[in-house]
Amino acid sequence: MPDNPPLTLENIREVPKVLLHDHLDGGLRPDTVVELADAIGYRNLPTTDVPELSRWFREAADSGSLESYLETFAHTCGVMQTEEALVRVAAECAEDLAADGVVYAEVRYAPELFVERGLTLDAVVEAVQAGFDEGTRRVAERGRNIRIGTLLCAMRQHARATEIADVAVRYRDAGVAGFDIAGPEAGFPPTRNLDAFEYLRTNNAHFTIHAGEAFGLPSIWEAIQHCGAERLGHGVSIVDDIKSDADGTVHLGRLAAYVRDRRIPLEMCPSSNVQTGAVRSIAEHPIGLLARLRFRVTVNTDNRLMSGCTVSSEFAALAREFGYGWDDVRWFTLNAMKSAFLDFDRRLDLINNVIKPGYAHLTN
Ligand SMILES: O=c1[nH]cnc2c1ncn2[C@H]1C[C@H](O)[C@@H](CO)O1
Ligand SMILES: [Zn+2]
Repeated sequence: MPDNPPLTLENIREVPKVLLHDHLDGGLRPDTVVELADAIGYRNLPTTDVPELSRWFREAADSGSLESYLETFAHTCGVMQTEEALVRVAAECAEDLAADGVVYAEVRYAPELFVERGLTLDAVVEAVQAGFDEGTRRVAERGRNIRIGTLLCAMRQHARATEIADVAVRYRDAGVAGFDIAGPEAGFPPTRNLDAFEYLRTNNAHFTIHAGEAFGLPSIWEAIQHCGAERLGHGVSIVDDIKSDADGTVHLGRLAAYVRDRRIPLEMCPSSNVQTGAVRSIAEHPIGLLARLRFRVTVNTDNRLMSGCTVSSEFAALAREFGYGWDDVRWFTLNAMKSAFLDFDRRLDLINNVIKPGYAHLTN
């Protein structure tokens, strides 16, 4: 790349990036969905035409509500019920992220969603790990490097959080980096799972919580102060605790100040938020204000299939709307690397030996 090239999608793909919030069951290749449905005998796909299916996922997810957005996952989870399917999906995920220039990713999934045909939770975790190992190996053969950790999600609407937390701790040395709570937010406050969070904290395990996406400040407050979340999935509604005067002076409420002062990472997913109706447009996304105020903001995909996005395309969209340059992309990337559920020495190694050199020739 020449010095100071424009922030086009192609150029952004070339620089090292870090992804903290990406759902395995929201990132399948559309052709893989069709092939797995055929292999497994899953008959409920809305169409088996690949381009049409690809469009269907994006349009159905473009629903304006988190609840209807989440309905699209019935089809991806429906085809992920065997070890072979899980291995394939995870391996392809590693390849797709590496092809987008991601050097470190935490990919999350809910093991309890893949047990319809008799797999145990442990078998699910082992199959996904085998897939990531295979994908990482294939990527290395092509001369690239990616490191992937997994986050195990418990679904808010089910009552299996303690079981999943136990699996996350047992597999912490075998690829599982942490834990998360996902699913519909309204009516399912994170405090329903206090015993799971206490178990994780007692075991010095890491966890993030989806909060402040479809529900307001109380869910963020509970996630941090009652549950002890280290990071926030989305966290967009933290802006409800920030007031701006007509002259541009900004006032942070106590919770917003706490989140900023403690450097609590926000895993922001702009396109997903537009689809679920959490924000009206990328241009109006609070990420602009929060980044300006130097919150610990990170840029993520959430669900690449449902949003038709990649980390690079999210950065390209943000650069278009907010005028970001390379320094900003580097800042978001360093924020993400600092916030990873990965040992400090490995984070430092990636920062000093991969990320900083990857941006060294680019200034703004
Ligand atoms: O943005 C989201 N909010 C809450 N839950 C979500 C989001 N994206 C995906 N999920 C759910 C659907 C998946 O089946 C589950 C585990 O990956 O997490
Ligand atoms: Zn999510």
